[in-house]
Amino acid sequence: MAERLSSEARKQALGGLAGWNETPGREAIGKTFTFKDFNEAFGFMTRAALVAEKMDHHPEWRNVYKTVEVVLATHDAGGVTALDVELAKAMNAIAKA
Ligand SMILES: C[C@H](O)[C@H](O)[C@H]1CNC2=NC(N)=NC(=O)C2=N1
Repeated sequence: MAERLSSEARKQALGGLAGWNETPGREAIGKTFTFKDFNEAFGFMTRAALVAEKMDHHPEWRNVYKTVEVVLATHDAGGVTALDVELAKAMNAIAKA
């Protein structure tokens, strides 16, 4: 299983993840993506869902019109792991594509 990152390691990883922040009150990272319209937002979710399923690592997320609020944590590890960092990177790449 992936190892839970320390607070220091988490901060370091966030330095390389544009737009991602610590989630207040819990060990998780989050980002709110804003798109042009609902179609773009849902397209992002569709592509990200396929990556997540392939990784067997799934986001907590909420879509309202053209925004998608994402929170990533590894529940099995009780915090943030390399899997969350990898999925966050993939989501950033998908959002830019
Ligand atoms: C059995 C299965 O592999 C686990 O439940 C996986 C599935 N997806 C998951 N996704 C996330 N975000 N955290 C997990 O701990 C997790 N565990």
